[in-house]
Amino acid sequence: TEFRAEELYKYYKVYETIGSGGFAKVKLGRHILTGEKVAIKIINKEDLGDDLSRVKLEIEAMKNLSHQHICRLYQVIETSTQIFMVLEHCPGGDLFDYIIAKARLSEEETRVFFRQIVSAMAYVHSQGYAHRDLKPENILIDEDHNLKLIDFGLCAKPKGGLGYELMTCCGTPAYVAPELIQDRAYIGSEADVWSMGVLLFALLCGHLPFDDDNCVVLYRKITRGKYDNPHWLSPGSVLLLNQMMQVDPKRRVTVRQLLDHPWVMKDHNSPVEWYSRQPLGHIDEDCITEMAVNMKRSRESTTALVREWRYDHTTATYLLLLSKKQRGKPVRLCPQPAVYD
Ligand SMILES: CN(C)C[C@H]1CC[C@H](N2C(=O)NCc3cnc4ccc(-c5cc(Cl)c(O)c(Cl)c5)cc4c32)CC1
Repeated sequence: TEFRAEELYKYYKVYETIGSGGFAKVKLGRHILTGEKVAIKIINKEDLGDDLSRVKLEIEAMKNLSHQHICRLYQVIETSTQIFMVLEHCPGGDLFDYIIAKARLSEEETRVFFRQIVSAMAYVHSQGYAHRDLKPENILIDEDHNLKLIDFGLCAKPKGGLGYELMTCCGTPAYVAPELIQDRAYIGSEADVWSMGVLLFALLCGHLPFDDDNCVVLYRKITRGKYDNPHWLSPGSVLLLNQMMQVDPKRRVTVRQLLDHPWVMKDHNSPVEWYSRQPLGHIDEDCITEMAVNMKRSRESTTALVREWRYDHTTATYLLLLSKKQRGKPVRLCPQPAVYD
Protein backbone atom coordinates (compact mmCIF):
# COMPACT_ATOMS: atom_id res chain seq x y z
CA THR A 1 0.00 0.00 0.00
CA GLU A 2 1.91 2.98 -1.33
CA PHE A 3 0.33 5.58 0.96
CA ARG A 4 2.35 4.16 3.85
CA ALA A 5 5.56 5.58 2.31
CA GLU A 6 3.90 8.89 3.15
CA GLU A 7 4.30 7.78 6.75
CA LEU A 8 8.06 8.18 6.33
CA TYR A 9 7.81 11.74 5.01
CA LYS A 10 5.14 12.65 7.56
CA TYR A 11 7.56 12.03 10.45
CA TYR A 12 11.02 12.49 8.90
CA LYS A 13 12.92 14.91 6.71
CA VAL A 14 14.83 12.70 4.24
CA TYR A 15 18.20 13.95 2.91
CA GLU A 16 21.01 12.51 0.76
CA THR A 17 22.23 8.91 0.52
CA ILE A 18 25.10 8.47 3.01
CA GLY A 19 26.03 4.90 2.29
CA SER A 20 25.05 1.50 1.06
CA GLY A 21 25.14 -1.90 2.67
CA GLY A 22 24.58 -5.01 0.63
CA PHE A 23 21.12 -4.76 -0.93
CA ALA A 24 20.16 -1.57 0.86
CA LYS A 25 20.94 2.10 0.68
CA VAL A 26 21.16 4.38 3.71
CA LYS A 27 19.92 7.96 3.68
CA LEU A 28 20.42 10.67 6.28
CA GLY A 29 17.15 11.73 7.91
CA ARG A 30 15.86 13.91 10.69
CA HIS A 31 12.98 13.03 13.05
CA ILE A 32 10.77 16.13 12.89
CA LEU A 33 9.31 15.96 16.42
CA THR A 34 12.64 15.63 18.28
CA GLY A 35 14.96 17.18 15.69
CA GLU A 36 17.28 14.17 16.04
CA LYS A 37 19.31 12.88 13.07
CA VAL A 38 18.62 9.29 11.98
CA ALA A 39 19.91 6.85 9.36
CA ILE A 40 17.19 5.44 7.14
CA LYS A 41 18.02 2.03 5.65
CA ILE A 42 15.92 1.58 2.52
CA ILE A 43 15.35 -1.91 1.14
CA ASN A 44 13.62 -2.61 -2.15
CA LYS A 45 11.74 -5.86 -1.76
CA GLU A 46 12.03 -6.88 -5.41
CA ASP A 47 15.85 -6.74 -5.15
CA LEU A 48 15.70 -9.23 -2.29
CA GLY A 49 14.23 -12.50 -3.45
CA ASP A 50 14.72 -15.04 -0.66
CA ASP A 51 16.92 -12.54 1.21
CA LEU A 52 13.66 -11.02 2.47
CA SER A 53 13.75 -13.52 5.34
CA ARG A 54 17.22 -12.20 6.24
CA VAL A 55 15.84 -8.67 6.52
CA LYS A 56 12.92 -9.88 8.65
CA LEU A 57 15.41 -11.76 10.85
CA GLU A 58 17.55 -8.64 11.28
CA ILE A 59 14.50 -6.53 12.16
CA GLU A 60 13.24 -9.06 14.73
CA ALA A 61 16.73 -9.35 16.26
CA MET A 62 17.19 -5.58 16.48
CA LYS A 63 13.78 -5.17 18.16
CA ASN A 64 15.09 -7.40 20.95
CA LEU A 65 18.52 -5.82 21.25
CA SER A 66 18.74 -2.57 23.19
CA HIS A 67 22.34 -1.79 24.22
CA GLN A 68 24.75 1.15 24.34
CA HIS A 69 27.04 -0.53 21.75
CA ILE A 70 24.40 -1.80 19.32
CA CYS A 71 22.92 0.46 16.63
CA ARG A 72 19.36 1.18 17.80
CA LEU A 73 16.34 0.48 15.61
CA TYR A 74 13.69 3.18 16.09
CA GLN A 75 10.94 2.50 13.56
CA VAL A 76 10.06 0.12 10.74
CA ILE A 77 7.81 1.22 7.87
CA GLU A 78 6.79 -1.35 5.24
CA THR A 79 5.07 -0.63 1.94
CA SER A 80 4.18 -3.06 -0.85
CA THR A 81 7.58 -2.52 -2.48
CA GLN A 82 9.94 -1.19 0.21
CA ILE A 83 11.01 -1.57 3.84
CA PHE A 84 12.36 1.44 5.72
CA MET A 85 14.41 0.85 8.88
CA VAL A 86 14.89 4.05 10.88
CA LEU A 87 18.18 3.60 12.76
CA GLU A 88 20.51 5.39 15.14
CA HIS A 89 22.77 7.75 13.16
CA CYS A 90 26.53 7.08 13.45
CA PRO A 91 28.43 9.98 11.87
CA GLY A 92 31.87 8.40 12.37
CA GLY A 93 31.42 5.85 9.59
CA ASP A 94 32.64 2.26 10.01
CA LEU A 95 35.66 0.81 11.79
CA PHE A 96 37.09 -0.59 8.55
CA ASP A 97 37.58 2.90 7.10
CA TYR A 98 38.88 4.10 10.48
CA ILE A 99 41.63 1.42 10.56
CA ILE A 100 42.58 2.15 6.94
CA ALA A 101 42.85 5.87 7.72
CA LYS A 102 45.17 5.23 10.70
CA ALA A 103 47.01 2.19 9.21
CA ARG A 104 46.74 0.50 12.63
CA LEU A 105 45.67 1.47 16.15
CA SER A 106 47.78 1.67 19.30
CA GLU A 107 47.24 -1.03 21.91
CA GLU A 108 45.63 1.58 24.19
CA GLU A 109 43.11 2.82 21.60
CA THR A 110 42.42 -0.79 20.52
CA ARG A 111 41.70 -1.73 24.15
CA VAL A 112 39.05 1.02 24.50
CA PHE A 113 37.34 -0.18 21.32
CA PHE A 114 37.74 -3.87 22.08
CA ARG A 115 36.12 -3.46 25.51
CA GLN A 116 33.06 -1.98 23.76
CA ILE A 117 32.94 -4.89 21.29
CA VAL A 118 33.18 -7.41 24.17
CA SER A 119 30.40 -5.48 25.96
CA ALA A 120 28.14 -5.66 22.88
CA MET A 121 28.86 -9.35 22.24
CA ALA A 122 28.36 -10.41 25.87
CA TYR A 123 24.95 -8.72 25.69
CA VAL A 124 24.07 -10.22 22.26
CA HIS A 125 24.95 -13.71 23.56
CA SER A 126 23.05 -13.11 26.83
CA GLN A 127 19.94 -12.50 24.68
CA GLY A 128 20.50 -15.87 22.98
CA TYR A 129 21.82 -14.49 19.68
CA ALA A 130 25.03 -15.10 17.74
CA HIS A 131 26.04 -12.32 15.32
CA ARG A 132 27.94 -14.56 12.85
CA ASP A 133 29.23 -11.76 10.65
CA LEU A 134 31.51 -9.74 12.95
CA LYS A 135 33.97 -7.56 11.03
CA PRO A 136 35.13 -3.90 11.09
CA GLU A 137 32.68 -3.04 8.27
CA ASN A 138 29.82 -3.95 10.59
CA ILE A 139 30.97 -1.73 13.46
CA LEU A 140 30.14 1.98 13.30
CA ILE A 141 31.48 4.97 15.24
CA ASP A 142 28.95 7.36 16.79
CA GLU A 143 29.23 11.10 17.49
CA ASP A 144 30.90 10.41 20.88
CA HIS A 145 33.49 8.12 19.28
CA ASN A 146 31.79 5.02 20.70
CA LEU A 147 31.23 1.82 18.72
CA LYS A 148 27.87 0.51 17.53
CA LEU A 149 27.36 -2.99 16.12
CA ILE A 150 25.22 -3.29 12.98
CA ASP A 151 23.94 -5.78 10.42
CA PHE A 152 22.22 -8.65 12.21
CA GLY A 153 21.11 -10.07 8.89
CA LEU A 154 23.10 -13.28 9.48
CA CYS A 155 22.50 -13.59 13.21
CA ALA A 156 21.09 -16.77 14.70
CA LYS A 157 18.96 -17.45 17.71
CA PRO A 158 18.99 -21.25 18.07
CA LYS A 159 15.65 -22.52 19.44
CA GLY A 160 17.26 -24.38 22.33
CA GLY A 161 19.54 -21.49 23.28
CA LEU A 162 23.11 -20.62 22.35
CA GLY A 163 24.37 -23.95 23.61
CA TYR A 164 22.65 -25.58 20.63
CA GLU A 165 24.63 -26.26 17.49
CA LEU A 166 24.22 -24.40 14.22
CA MET A 167 24.81 -25.77 10.75
CA THR A 168 24.55 -22.93 8.26
CA CYS A 169 27.96 -21.89 7.03
CA CYS A 170 27.87 -18.11 6.56
CA GLY A 171 29.79 -14.92 7.27
CA THR A 172 32.73 -13.28 5.51
CA PRO A 173 35.54 -15.72 4.58
CA ALA A 174 38.49 -13.96 6.29
CA TYR A 175 36.56 -13.80 9.58
CA VAL A 176 34.94 -17.26 9.52
CA ALA A 177 35.96 -19.79 12.19
CA PRO A 178 37.64 -23.09 11.16
CA GLU A 179 34.73 -25.25 12.38
CA LEU A 180 32.35 -23.46 9.98
CA ILE A 181 34.74 -24.08 7.08
CA GLN A 182 34.87 -27.78 7.92
CA ASP A 183 31.08 -27.70 7.73
CA ARG A 184 30.90 -29.21 11.20
CA ALA A 185 28.17 -28.40 13.67
CA TYR A 186 29.31 -25.35 15.61
CA ILE A 187 28.32 -23.15 18.55
CA GLY A 188 27.48 -19.58 17.45
CA SER A 189 29.10 -17.87 20.44
CA GLU A 190 32.36 -19.81 19.94
CA ALA A 191 32.45 -18.84 16.24
CA ASP A 192 31.84 -15.20 17.23
CA VAL A 193 34.90 -15.30 19.53
CA TRP A 194 37.08 -16.44 16.60
CA SER A 195 35.79 -13.51 14.51
CA MET A 196 36.50 -11.16 17.44
CA GLY A 197 40.08 -12.47 17.42
CA VAL A 198 40.44 -11.71 13.71
CA LEU A 199 38.93 -8.28 14.38
CA LEU A 200 41.35 -7.60 17.27
CA PHE A 201 44.26 -8.61 15.01
CA ALA A 202 43.02 -6.22 12.30
CA LEU A 203 42.80 -3.34 14.82
CA LEU A 204 46.31 -3.95 16.20
CA CYS A 205 48.02 -4.84 12.92
CA GLY A 206 46.15 -3.02 10.13
CA HIS A 207 45.90 -6.21 8.07
CA LEU A 208 44.23 -9.65 8.35
CA PRO A 209 45.83 -12.72 10.01
CA PHE A 210 44.54 -15.03 7.26
CA ASP A 211 44.33 -13.63 3.78
CA ASP A 212 44.55 -14.86 0.22
CA ASP A 213 42.82 -14.01 -3.04
CA ASN A 214 42.18 -17.71 -3.57
CA CYS A 215 39.33 -18.84 -1.32
CA VAL A 216 40.60 -22.42 -1.07
CA VAL A 217 44.08 -21.25 0.02
CA LEU A 218 42.44 -18.84 2.49
CA TYR A 219 40.34 -21.63 4.00
CA ARG A 220 43.40 -23.86 4.34
CA LYS A 221 45.24 -21.10 6.21
CA ILE A 222 42.26 -20.66 8.55
CA THR A 223 41.91 -24.38 9.31
CA ARG A 224 45.67 -24.53 10.02
CA GLY A 225 45.28 -21.49 12.27
CA LYS A 226 48.87 -20.32 11.84
CA TYR A 227 49.55 -16.59 11.37
CA ASP A 228 52.48 -14.19 11.84
CA ASN A 229 52.52 -11.80 14.81
CA PRO A 230 54.01 -8.43 13.71
CA HIS A 231 57.01 -7.30 15.80
CA TRP A 232 55.12 -4.35 17.35
CA LEU A 233 52.65 -6.57 19.23
CA SER A 234 53.16 -6.78 23.01
CA PRO A 235 53.46 -10.26 24.58
CA GLY A 236 50.03 -9.69 26.18
CA SER A 237 48.45 -8.99 22.79
CA VAL A 238 50.13 -12.06 21.24
CA LEU A 239 48.79 -14.24 24.06
CA LEU A 240 45.19 -12.93 23.86
CA LEU A 241 45.11 -13.31 20.06
CA ASN A 242 46.34 -16.88 20.47
CA GLN A 243 43.62 -17.64 23.04
CA MET A 244 40.91 -16.29 20.71
CA MET A 245 42.13 -17.81 17.45
CA GLN A 246 42.35 -21.38 18.72
CA VAL A 247 41.35 -23.78 15.91
CA ASP A 248 39.70 -26.10 18.46
CA PRO A 249 36.60 -24.14 19.60
CA LYS A 250 36.66 -25.96 22.96
CA ARG A 251 40.13 -24.53 23.70
CA ARG A 252 39.05 -21.00 22.69
CA VAL A 253 38.54 -18.33 25.39
CA THR A 254 34.87 -17.48 25.98
CA VAL A 255 33.26 -14.01 25.90
CA ARG A 256 32.63 -14.33 29.67
CA GLN A 257 36.38 -14.91 30.22
CA LEU A 258 37.15 -11.85 28.07
CA LEU A 259 35.11 -9.61 30.44
CA ASP A 260 37.95 -9.65 33.03
CA HIS A 261 40.86 -10.94 30.94
CA PRO A 262 44.20 -9.40 32.07
CA TRP A 263 44.77 -7.78 28.65
CA VAL A 264 41.24 -6.29 28.71
CA MET A 265 41.66 -5.08 32.32
CA LYS A 266 45.06 -3.39 31.75
CA ASP A 267 44.94 0.37 32.58
CA HIS A 268 41.14 0.09 33.18
CA ASN A 269 41.31 -2.10 36.32
CA SER A 270 37.63 -3.02 36.02
CA PRO A 271 35.80 -5.77 34.15
CA VAL A 272 33.82 -4.86 31.01
CA GLU A 273 30.32 -3.54 31.83
CA TRP A 274 28.10 -5.46 29.48
CA TYR A 275 24.62 -4.87 30.97
CA SER A 276 22.33 -2.71 28.87
CA ARG A 277 22.09 0.95 30.00
CA GLN A 278 18.62 1.14 28.41
CA PRO A 279 16.96 -2.22 29.17
CA LEU A 280 13.87 -2.87 27.04
CA GLY A 281 11.44 -3.03 29.96
CA HIS A 282 12.44 0.32 31.49
CA ILE A 283 10.11 3.30 30.86
CA ASP A 284 11.51 6.80 31.45
CA GLU A 285 9.01 9.10 33.22
CA ASP A 286 10.36 12.36 31.76
CA CYS A 287 9.92 11.08 28.21
CA ILE A 288 6.40 9.83 28.97
CA THR A 289 5.47 13.22 30.44
CA GLU A 290 6.71 15.14 27.38
CA MET A 291 4.94 12.73 25.00
CA ALA A 292 1.67 12.79 26.98
CA VAL A 293 1.59 16.59 26.84
CA ASN A 294 2.42 16.62 23.14
CA MET A 295 -0.12 13.90 22.28
CA LYS A 296 -2.77 15.37 24.62
CA ARG A 297 -3.12 11.96 26.28
CA SER A 298 -2.93 10.81 29.88
CA ARG A 299 0.44 9.54 31.19
CA GLU A 300 -1.13 6.10 31.75
CA SER A 301 -2.39 5.74 28.17
CA THR A 302 0.92 7.12 26.83
CA THR A 303 2.84 4.59 28.93
CA ALA A 304 0.58 1.77 27.73
CA LEU A 305 1.12 2.86 24.11
CA VAL A 306 4.93 2.95 24.47
CA ARG A 307 4.93 -0.44 26.19
CA GLU A 308 3.45 -2.00 23.06
CA TRP A 309 6.84 -1.49 21.33
CA ARG A 310 5.24 -1.47 17.90
CA TYR A 311 8.32 0.19 16.35
CA ASP A 312 5.96 2.78 14.88
CA HIS A 313 6.23 6.57 15.33
CA THR A 314 5.43 6.27 19.06
CA THR A 315 8.40 3.93 19.62
CA ALA A 316 10.67 6.18 17.55
CA THR A 317 9.58 9.34 19.40
CA TYR A 318 10.09 7.70 22.80
CA LEU A 319 13.52 6.23 21.96
CA LEU A 320 14.76 9.46 20.34
CA LEU A 321 13.59 11.50 23.34
CA LEU A 322 15.41 9.03 25.62
CA SER A 323 18.54 9.38 23.47
CA LYS A 324 18.35 13.18 23.81
CA LYS A 325 18.03 12.86 27.60
CA GLN A 326 20.98 10.46 27.83
CA ARG A 327 23.10 12.95 25.87
CA GLY A 328 22.16 15.78 28.23
CA LYS A 329 19.85 17.51 25.73
CA PRO A 330 16.42 18.89 26.82
CA VAL A 331 13.65 16.28 26.84
CA ARG A 332 11.51 18.38 24.51
CA LEU A 333 9.40 17.74 21.41
CA CYS A 334 8.97 20.49 18.79
CA PRO A 335 5.28 20.26 17.80
CA GLN A 336 5.61 22.74 14.92
CA PRO A 337 8.10 21.52 12.28
CA ALA A 338 11.15 23.62 13.14
CA VAL A 339 13.57 24.79 10.45
CA TYR A 340 17.05 23.21 10.51
CA ASP A 341 20.34 23.51 8.68
C1 LIG B 1 29.14 -3.22 5.43
N1 LIG B 1 29.13 -1.76 5.29
C2 LIG B 1 29.38 -1.33 3.92
C3 LIG B 1 27.89 -1.21 5.84
C4 LIG B 1 27.86 0.29 5.74
C5 LIG B 1 26.39 0.70 5.63
C6 LIG B 1 26.23 2.22 5.64
C7 LIG B 1 26.88 2.78 6.86
N2 LIG B 1 26.69 4.20 6.98
C8 LIG B 1 27.32 5.01 6.05
O1 LIG B 1 27.83 4.54 5.03
N3 LIG B 1 27.38 6.37 6.26
C9 LIG B 1 27.16 6.92 7.51
C10 LIG B 1 26.23 6.12 8.35
C11 LIG B 1 25.65 6.72 9.46
N4 LIG B 1 24.83 6.04 10.27
C12 LIG B 1 24.51 4.75 9.99
C13 LIG B 1 23.63 4.09 10.85
C14 LIG B 1 23.22 2.81 10.61
C15 LIG B 1 23.70 2.14 9.48
C16 LIG B 1 23.28 0.75 9.23
C17 LIG B 1 22.71 0.01 10.29
C18 LIG B 1 22.32 -1.28 10.06
CL1 LIG B 1 21.63 -2.22 11.34
C19 LIG B 1 22.50 -1.89 8.83
O2 LIG B 1 22.12 -3.19 8.62
C20 LIG B 1 23.07 -1.14 7.79
CL2 LIG B 1 23.30 -1.87 6.25
C21 LIG B 1 23.47 0.17 7.99
C22 LIG B 1 24.59 2.76 8.62
C23 LIG B 1 25.03 4.07 8.86
C24 LIG B 1 25.98 4.77 8.04
C25 LIG B 1 28.34 2.38 7.01
C26 LIG B 1 28.51 0.87 6.98
